Amino acid sequence: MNSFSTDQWLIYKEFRFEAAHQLLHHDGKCRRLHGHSWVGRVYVIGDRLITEGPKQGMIMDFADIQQHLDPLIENFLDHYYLNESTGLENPSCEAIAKWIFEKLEGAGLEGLQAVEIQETCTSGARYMRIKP
Ligand SMILES: Nc1nc2c(c(=O)[nH]1)N=C([C@H](O)[C@H](O)COP(=O)(O)OP(=O)(O)OP(=O)(O)O)CN2
Ligand SMILES: [Zn+2]
Repeated sequence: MNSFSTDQWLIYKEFRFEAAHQLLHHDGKCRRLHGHSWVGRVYVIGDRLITEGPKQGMIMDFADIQQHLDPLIENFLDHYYLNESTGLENPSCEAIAKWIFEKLEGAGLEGLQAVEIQETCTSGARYMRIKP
């Protein structure tokens, strides 16, 4: 490492939920009510490792990310109709990724970098904030 570079770690925690949605503006099958086994990932960035205690060697304990996710999964995501539970008029995976990001941001999750949502085995979206 030279004086122009700095350490950086990007960690992630994966989560899963089963839920239904429909994209009412869609011109194909996604307009119909249907469900997915959704897979998500929350990405957290950090530039220093904790040096003492039980979280030594980590930028953040994966369990701390999970703690932020648990109420969202329990109260809005798992086995819900996402059009209703999230209040999103058109819950595409782009919209759901942003919705989860904003909830985690509002709950004060430090270092939050991105939220990724996979809707099927072959499709998904990642939301992140690009600072100008
Ligand atoms: N950009 C987006 N496109 C689509 C979304 C979305 O959220 N963002 N959502 C859908 C549907 O909800 C659909 O359930 C998923 O689409 P798709 O990947 O086309 O699903 P398939 O099972 O048909 O995928 P194959 O791998 O092609 O069988 C549509 N588009
Ligand atoms: Zn879908």
